[in-house]
Amino acid sequence: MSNQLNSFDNSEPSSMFKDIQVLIMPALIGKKRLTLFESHIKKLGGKVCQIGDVKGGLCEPSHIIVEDSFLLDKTNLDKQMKTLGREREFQVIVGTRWLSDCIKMKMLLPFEDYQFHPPKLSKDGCLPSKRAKSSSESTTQQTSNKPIQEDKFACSQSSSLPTKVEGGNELIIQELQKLADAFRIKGDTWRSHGYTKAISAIKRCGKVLSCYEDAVALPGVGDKIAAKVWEILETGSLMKVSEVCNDSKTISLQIFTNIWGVGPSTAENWYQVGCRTLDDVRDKVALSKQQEIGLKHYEDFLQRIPRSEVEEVGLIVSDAMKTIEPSVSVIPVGSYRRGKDTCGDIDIMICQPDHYDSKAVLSKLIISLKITGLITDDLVSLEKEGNQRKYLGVCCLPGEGKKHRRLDIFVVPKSEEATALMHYTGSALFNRSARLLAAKKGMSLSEHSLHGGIVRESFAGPQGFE
Ligand SMILES: Nc1ccn([C@H]2C[C@H](O)[C@@H](COP(=O)(O)OP(=O)(O)OP(=O)(O)O)O2)c(=O)n1
Ligand SMILES: [Mn+2]
Repeated sequence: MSNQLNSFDNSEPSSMFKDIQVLIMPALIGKKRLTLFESHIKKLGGKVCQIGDVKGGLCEPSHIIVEDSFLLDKTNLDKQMKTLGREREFQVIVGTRWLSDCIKMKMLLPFEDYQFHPPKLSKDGCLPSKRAKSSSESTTQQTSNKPIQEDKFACSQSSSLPTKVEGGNELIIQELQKLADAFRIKGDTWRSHGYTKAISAIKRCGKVLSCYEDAVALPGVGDKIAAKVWEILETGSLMKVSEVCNDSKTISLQIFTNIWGVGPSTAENWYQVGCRTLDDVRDKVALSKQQEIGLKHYEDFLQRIPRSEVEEVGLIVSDAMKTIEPSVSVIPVGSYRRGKDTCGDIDIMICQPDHYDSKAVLSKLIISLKITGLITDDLVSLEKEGNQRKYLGVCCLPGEGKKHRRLDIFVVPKSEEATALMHYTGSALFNRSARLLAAKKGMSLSEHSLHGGIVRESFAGPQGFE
């Protein structure tokens, strides 16, 4: 039997455990981990035996799984087996790592490397502290060799700050992000927000998560999300992702919400009237002007924008501004100013003396950029919608094969420059934290100003200050 089980069978991952009956010894494994292991085994065609059934002879496991640490200590391992209350007649006792690796690599692995092995002492006589990292686990750090560009924007260099502080947690973040996105497009903002909060806590925690306990210790990461982190660590993926993201309805909603100007409720309505694809949308529904533009540039808007392109657009806007009003500054903000290598859109802040008419400056700029051909479409109409400080549109650099990009321009009076710069640089999450911090200190922060002396009712007391 053991030979048969020792063979590789990666032809059909969904049934790779089909000849396997597994008993998991619960000691040190924990309830959540146990449940997750069991559901993975079943999903891959295996059978899970319960201790009671094994003791009563109703079930004959082919594999007994013990927590890895039992493999280092023969006495403890034997004690574990004795709890089964009968002579050992099982062929294979393996550590949890075997199960995790099989699930992760989607193949039935030989188990010799995962069986009892007395610990090897290192030269100094100590026990090895942790399982050595496999080559696939080691993270490769890439160093960027961007040439230094001078005379451009203050932040034209991609930041040397650790933008990849999450290093090592990427897979966790990527899987949780899939859930956050799926819940958002389904209109379940509450769940989506929960995952987003957990992701930001993981990004900020400054350590590589290696177990359930690491995750649950983070603020914003509860029991359920910590169990998911654990599942990702153990199996390399999350079963819930395929459940939540891969059904045909979610796929349609995803396609629709990728159209600029379409939110979860419009997407749901379109789905309800029978739309499934972009062609259905073109044929069956009346689109707003914004949605038409969104649909026209559907593919382009999904592409990330290299920061060099943001810079080029920034220079064109800056040149145009110089001819209109040289005292007005042009600053590319958003993810570009945070040093990201690629951006979702192009955000530009223009800052002018307080007494200038913001609408006049903005419309002159937009007209000029339309004449030069940079701006191709408006997503707001400055005349009709009347927001005099914010322009949303589409731009495209001259040249063969250039993509259409989303362009936002914000006009800010000089007196608000500091707080506006902070706000439009973001991130959105940073802004929320900063506002919260201000509130805790009895202040109020917005894109327009920072005020002290805010006495909230709940904080009010004799110490309230003005
Ligand atoms: N809900 C939001 C959205 C935006 N912003 C602020 C912070 C952002 O950094 C800035 C620009 O918004 P974007 O949506 O363009 O976000 P980013 O530029 O940060 O990221 P992306 O690369 O996706 O455009 O506006 C915010 O405070 N709250
Ligand atoms: Mn942006």
